[in-house]
Amino acid sequence: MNRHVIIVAGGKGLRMGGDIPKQFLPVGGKPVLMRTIEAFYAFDSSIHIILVLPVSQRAYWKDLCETHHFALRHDIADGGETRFHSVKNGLAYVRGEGLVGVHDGVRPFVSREVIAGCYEAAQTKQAVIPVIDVVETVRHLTKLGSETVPRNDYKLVQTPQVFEVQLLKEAYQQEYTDAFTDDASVVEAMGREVCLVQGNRENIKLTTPFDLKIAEVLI
Ligand SMILES: Nc1ccn([C@@H]2O[C@H](COP(=O)(O)OP(=O)(O)OP(=O)(O)O)[C@@H](O)[C@H]2O)c(=O)n1
Ligand SMILES: C[C@](O)(CO)[C@H](O)COP(=O)(O)O
Repeated sequence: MNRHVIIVAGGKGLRMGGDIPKQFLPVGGKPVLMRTIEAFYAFDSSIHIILVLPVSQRAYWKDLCETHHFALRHDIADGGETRFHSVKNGLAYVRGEGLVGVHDGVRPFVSREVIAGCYEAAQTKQAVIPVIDVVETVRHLTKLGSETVPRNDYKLVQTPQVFEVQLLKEAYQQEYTDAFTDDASVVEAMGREVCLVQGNRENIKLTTPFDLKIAEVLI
């Protein structure tokens, strides 16, 4: 079965701040994005990798690849206005049948087991996402104040989110709404069920400067 992965790195990184876009920041001396791509290559060296980047960052990425002698083959698609639009641009590079994963470029610590588990489950379930338990108490904000909710009713969602190709393409034909915070929410909006598999706790999304400190410890 053909395997594809769309690695989205088309965002602005506003919560991270700084001059260098977060996907290019070094972790253990190597740009985050290279580590993320290597994780998928280590899982399957024949996987079709599609990297989504803002057009304005293409030249910078090319320079980085030369500097770091990074030669893993990948297509490059243009970043869009939101993550939804970036994924949609990446999907245009996916042809034929098979499985397509969507992964945040800023999640370099996804484990090989989690990648394999998602692609394997998607062979029968068509739509699979990795999740982890909530380890803190959760409160719901109400009009009057706030209330504790049963945390076992909730999960934290990670990527890669893996789908049967035609299913994801059909889902991404829908009109964008801001409720689409990940790919599962887009597929669910068509009335399709999503299967949950175990994620890995280290698979953090590098979002704020604090996450970079954690990344340097995890590497
Ligand atoms: N228009 C966008 C927005 C986000 N992403 C990607 O989606 C992933 C998760 O998004 P997030 O962590 O929110 O990244 P940013 O949007 O860059 O961050 P911020 O919201 O702080 O600006 C990132 O790899 C990001 O590059 C994307 O490809 N295209
Ligand atoms: C896709 C995602 O990483 C799953 O947790 C998350 O929804 C992305 O959210 P962001 O606000 O675009 O970072």
